[in-house]
Amino acid sequence: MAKISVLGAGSWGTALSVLLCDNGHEVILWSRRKEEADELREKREHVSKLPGVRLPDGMMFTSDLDEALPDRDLLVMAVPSIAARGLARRIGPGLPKGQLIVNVAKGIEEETLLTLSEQIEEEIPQADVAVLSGPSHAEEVGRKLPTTCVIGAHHKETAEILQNIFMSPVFRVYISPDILGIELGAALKNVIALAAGTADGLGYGDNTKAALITRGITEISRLGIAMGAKADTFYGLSGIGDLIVTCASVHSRNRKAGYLIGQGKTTEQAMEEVKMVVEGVYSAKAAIGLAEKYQVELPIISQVNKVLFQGKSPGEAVQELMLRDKKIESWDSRWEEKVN
Ligand SMILES: NC(=O)C1=CN([C@@H]2O[C@H](COP(=O)(O)OP(=O)(O)OC[C@H]3O[C@@H](n4cnc5c(N)ncnc54)[C@H](OP(=O)(O)O)[C@@H]3O)[C@@H](O)[C@H]2O)C=CC1
Ligand SMILES: O=C(CO)COP(=O)(O)O
Repeated sequence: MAKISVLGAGSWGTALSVLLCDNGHEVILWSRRKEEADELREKREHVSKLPGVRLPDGMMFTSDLDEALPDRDLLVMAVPSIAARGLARRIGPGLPKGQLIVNVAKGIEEETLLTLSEQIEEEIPQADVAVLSGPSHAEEVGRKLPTTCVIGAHHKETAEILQNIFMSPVFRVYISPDILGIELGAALKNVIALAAGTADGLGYGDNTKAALITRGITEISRLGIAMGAKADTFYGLSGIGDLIVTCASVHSRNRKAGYLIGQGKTTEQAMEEVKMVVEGVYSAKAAIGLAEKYQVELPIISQVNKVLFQGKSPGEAVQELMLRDKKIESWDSRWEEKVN
């Protein structure tokens, strides 16, 4: 049994806490709001974020970091990406050397273009930071539906420790050393999911969705490979796997926000209506920064940015994508041309 604190009581932090409790670990779920911690303890349900999922009797709740942090084998960071650095800065000074931290949020910092684990490592250099990602909607993990994820870590031993902690008959966990590839896939699939939702909102069909998924993973992997990630990772759970689920699922916040934008709502109105964090909106800007830095073309992500932040109409964005220069689908040595 491990002593674990999950930091962030949103839908994902709550669902993972249930999983970890069911796996026999001692779990404290930290919320930044006392009212929320009290309500979770009393009702044994997160009514607004994960309705219908009973929180196990043994699960503990606090809003006090002094209770959540000391003497934990593992800290799970489950706050939205824009809050990750701030929380890491706040908790870092008190943590011991080698503190195991697994980040489960998905995003890239707009100003620095750093992934979340890189930000956490900057703020808590003494920690051993890993990531968990994959096609895993909280609503389904909460209902104990079969789910698969991948854990990325610097050291194989760390990855194996985490694999043992998270793995269950309903939650299968693979391991990988490609932290960068995992985190890029996680953050960028949300931007493509915004596009997929927008296509749904515009009334387009399955062909359009398949096109966005397929050309989307091409964009993501092109950037990732230029940054030094491993190509195979983008065709794994944290890449194409998570892209498929986020573009298709009724649970996806990013797809939902895109849908509302396709129906004519502004970015702000869509985010407001979804109520939970829409990470793709933040990662979209960061992706453009990365594309410029690594000189990589990201046509879909570029159009998503124009729709999100420059008031471009989604229909016009689709037209521009359809009428781009003619291309070869993928590089082939028999036709030695550069492909974008
Ligand atoms: N939901 C899912 O299915 C999955 C989500 N993820 C990722 O997990 C991350 C969290 O998402 P999710 O749980 O869905 O988000 P939610 O919108 O459900 O909840 C976010 C939670 O974070 C809290 N929070 C916001 N800012 C801060 C802060 N500065 N300090 C501490 N806590 C803060 C919020 O508190 P408050 O209520 O007070 O605002 C809220 O409890 C995201 O990066 C998401 O992409 C990954 C896989 C699956
Ligand atoms: O990352 C997720 C599922 O793997 C959750 O995606 P959304 O934030 O779009 O709901």
